[in-house]
Amino acid sequence: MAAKLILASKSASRRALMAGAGLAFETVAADIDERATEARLSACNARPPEVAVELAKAKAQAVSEQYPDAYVIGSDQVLSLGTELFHKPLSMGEAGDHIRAMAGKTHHLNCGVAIAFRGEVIWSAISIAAMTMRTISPSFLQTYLDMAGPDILQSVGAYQFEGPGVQLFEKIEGDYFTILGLPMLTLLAGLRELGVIDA
Ligand SMILES: Nc1nc2c(ncn2[C@H]2C[C@H](O)[C@@H](COP(=O)(O)OP(=O)(O)OP(=O)(O)O)O2)c(=O)[nH]1
Repeated sequence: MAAKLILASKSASRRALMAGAGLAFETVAADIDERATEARLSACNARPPEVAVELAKAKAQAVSEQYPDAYVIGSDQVLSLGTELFHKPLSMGEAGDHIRAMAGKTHHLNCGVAIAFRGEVIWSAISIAAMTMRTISPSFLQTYLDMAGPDILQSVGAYQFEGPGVQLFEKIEGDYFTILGLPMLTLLAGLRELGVIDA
């Protein structure tokens, strides 16, 4: 019988990536205080990749404690621009501010992923994408915001790369899935390694 798989996430993007891969799973949102965990880690000078992995572990572990007989996947994406961390914008105005700050520069999407079983993290990984955004004119920024719409408020970078967001970029380094929020190639390898899915 296939092992029970749970995605500890409320993210539509992560859910779509898992479903697209043909995995049978359920979703349970992880009830953790991400900002508090992030603040504690940053106070210890944790680097963005480490923050992303620790948050992914915390999400997976929290849900695994509720569902000990399932394999639980947690993931977290930390956007770093230099030493500054960005979070999902709370308004279209803030989304515009984020894009203006990132335009003409390279930011990183640090995507952590973890698997927990019986309340313990048994596997974790990090995947990082470098996103080089082109310089954006004020008129194009407004065109983009109007075109992309409020869906971008669900995305840490205020863009959906699989949608109009691609128009913001001149170069990316890293894999597409990492950008969308779940490093599928790494995760699937982990699930096979653990015997959770067929190899
Ligand atoms: N559709 C789409 N979503 C993206 C893209 N880049 C980032 N995201 C989304 C994936 C995640 O839902 C979100 C990253 O924020 P978090 O890692 O804090 O996850 P979130 O709070 O959304 O869900 P979770 O903590 O897993 O319940 O940004 C993109 O290019 N396209």
